[in-house]
Amino acid sequence: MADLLSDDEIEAQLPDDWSREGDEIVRIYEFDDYLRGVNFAQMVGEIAESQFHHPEIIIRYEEVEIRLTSHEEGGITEADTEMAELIESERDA
Ligand SMILES: C[C@H](O)[C@H](O)[C@H]1CNC2=NC(N)=NC(=O)C2=N1
Repeated sequence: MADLLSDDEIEAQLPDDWSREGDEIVRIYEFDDYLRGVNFAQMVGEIAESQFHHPEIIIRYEEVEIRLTSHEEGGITEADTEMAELIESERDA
């Protein structure tokens, strides 16, 4: 099991445009249309499966919310911040 990150470590490792909400890190991505958001959610799901670390993915009209936490550890770990970085890099690809 990974170690829980301290408040300072979370702040230091949080990618740009992501925020911390309690035991989760969160970002809302905006899209021009609904299906682009759906396709993005699919891509996030594939990353989650490859990492075996699964975010909450909320698909809304023209936006997708990603919420990450480490359930087994009961908080935020490097698995969460690394997953956020992977999503960011795929989004920019
Ligand atoms: C048994 C446990 O559910 C698995 O080891 C994985 C699956 N995906 C997971 N995803 C997240 N976000 N946190 C976990 O602790 C986690 N655990």
